[in-house]
Amino acid sequence: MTRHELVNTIREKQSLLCVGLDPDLNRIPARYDGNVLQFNRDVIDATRRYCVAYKPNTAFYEAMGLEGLSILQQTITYIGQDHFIIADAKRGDIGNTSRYYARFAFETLGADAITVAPYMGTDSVEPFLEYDGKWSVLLALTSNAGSDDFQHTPQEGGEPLYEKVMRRAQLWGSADQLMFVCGATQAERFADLRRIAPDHFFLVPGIGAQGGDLEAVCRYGLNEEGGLLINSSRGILYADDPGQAAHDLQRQMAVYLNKFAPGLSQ
Ligand SMILES: O=c1ccn([C@@H]2O[C@H](COP(=O)(O)O)[C@@H](O)[C@H]2O)c(=O)[nH]1
Repeated sequence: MTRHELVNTIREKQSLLCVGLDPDLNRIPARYDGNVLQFNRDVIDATRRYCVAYKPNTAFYEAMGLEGLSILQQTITYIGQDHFIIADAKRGDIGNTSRYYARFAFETLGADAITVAPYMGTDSVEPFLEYDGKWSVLLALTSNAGSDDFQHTPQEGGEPLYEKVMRRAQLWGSADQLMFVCGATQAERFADLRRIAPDHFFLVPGIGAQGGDLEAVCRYGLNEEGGLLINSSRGILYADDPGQAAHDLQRQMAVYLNKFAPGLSQ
């Protein structure tokens, strides 16, 4: 999906919502009797009108072995072309290996985007960027507590490491192929993040179960094209009514779009 199509979808649906498909066998309702594919299909059916993206985290499927990979592939096929699909795999290795990670995400799975850990540098990210019309979502400032361990470390000139990553990466690829992961739990930094990368989309995990601040993320993170894909996984998947949970989030997002990015309102 191109940036133009993504922005149009955001405008039409008045939504920035990305539904995280992280199926946990210990939490899937008993009535599914462990049928993860059916669970995913029901969640997708219930949420597709409210969201613009889906983000299966590959860890949950890899842990199920060969069957899990098949479920992942069938889930992506079931979602179809109308939603932006992010394979959350956090890959990145020497170039020769990254090429195969890219092939898996973009050719085997048919995802629009893959999350990439940028810390091995330029040559580890380049193979992902060689795919026309596909996206690399680089970890910048993550939502977890451990993000304090390295990501804020001052570099020469005083800029934190996450800022260096975001600035350097903008030399590697355009805002039509690169996004950044910026955690919703870091909402107080969003004005700064937006200043560092005014045009790029941010994938924002951390609302719902991790307690991130949706309003602050929208207030400081929205740009003229939206520029945010805001993920909720457990908060939707394991709600009594996933469709209702997705709809509630979409309605809040529509209010914030109207307030903070009025150019995108219908
Ligand atoms: O900084 C990051 C990067 C990725 N994630 C992933 O997003 C979802 C969040 O799940 P919730 O259940 O909504 O908390 C999950 O797949 C994480 O691995 C993140 O949380 N933070």
